[in-house]
Amino acid sequence: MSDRMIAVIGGSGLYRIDGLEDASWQDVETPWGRPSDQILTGQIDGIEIAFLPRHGRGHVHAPSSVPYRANIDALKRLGVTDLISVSACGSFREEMAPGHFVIVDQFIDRTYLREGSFFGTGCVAHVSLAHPTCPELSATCATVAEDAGVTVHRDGTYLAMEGPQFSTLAESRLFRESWGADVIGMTNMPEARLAREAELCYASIAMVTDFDSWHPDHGEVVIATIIATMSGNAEKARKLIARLPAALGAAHPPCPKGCDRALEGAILTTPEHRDPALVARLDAVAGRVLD
Ligand SMILES: CSC[C@H]1O[C@H](OP(=O)(O)O)[C@H](O)[C@@H]1O
Ligand SMILES: Nc1ncnc2[nH]cnc12
Repeated sequence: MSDRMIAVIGGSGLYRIDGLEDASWQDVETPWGRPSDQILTGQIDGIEIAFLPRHGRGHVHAPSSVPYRANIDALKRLGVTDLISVSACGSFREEMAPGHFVIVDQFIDRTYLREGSFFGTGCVAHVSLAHPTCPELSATCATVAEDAGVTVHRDGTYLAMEGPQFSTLAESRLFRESWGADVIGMTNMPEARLAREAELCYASIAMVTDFDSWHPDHGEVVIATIIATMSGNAEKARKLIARLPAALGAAHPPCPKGCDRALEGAILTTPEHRDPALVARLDAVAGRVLD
């Protein structure tokens, strides 16, 4: 049992959250570089909260250049136990309409320009990713969102594309009809992989802004449509975030699905063959199992 600390990574349209006591923006340095921005810390209902805008305030970082490893390391370094990713997404399903929230439980990763692991030569690890999100944390997010009046769809499959351009019509049809994706975005991978390596409980709330380009009645996706929906979605996300700490509680019991123990037995490199420089960089992410 440990004290819970909740982090929210805010995506497009969500660059701040309200209602934190003792709120302050903090610089956090990491061995993987600087995170996307300073991190806002404080408390809600007596529970520690950290908030990091994924693209930085002012939307500085493109999806391909978000410093994903620094972001996850910085949050782990602060003591975060539970990470909620909030993102804008396109929808492949008629019933998942703009303004609705989709609680993601699976990913299809089509990204190719990003560092996808903290581990590598000199310290090799293989964690399980069959169930990349934490079912407990995801279920609480879904319930709290519904209580806040949001239409919620559970168990969505999120296709992570490299971007920054939106999909072609052929891609949109392929992802929807053949691959069974429910929503599409550009940022949840490698974020979810890295959260698992850092032994964080991870939930993804994808807020629908558009129907991508497959929908015959909506035509191609354009940024103006997305922006028009984003601020309403961000307001709903802020309501959800304000209610989440009380719903989760102050104590973080061991995760029933083992998210907080993902690295146990995962490191294959024998101690005498480990690269000391890499091991040093892994202090926050994997110090628990490397000490
Ligand atoms: C604003 S449209 C495309 C942009 O929005 C999403 O960002 P995020 O996932 O951080 O909410 C999408 O992934 C793209 O980066
Ligand atoms: N249609 C879409 N494709 C990729 N990322 C998105 N973010 C919001 N809408 C999107």
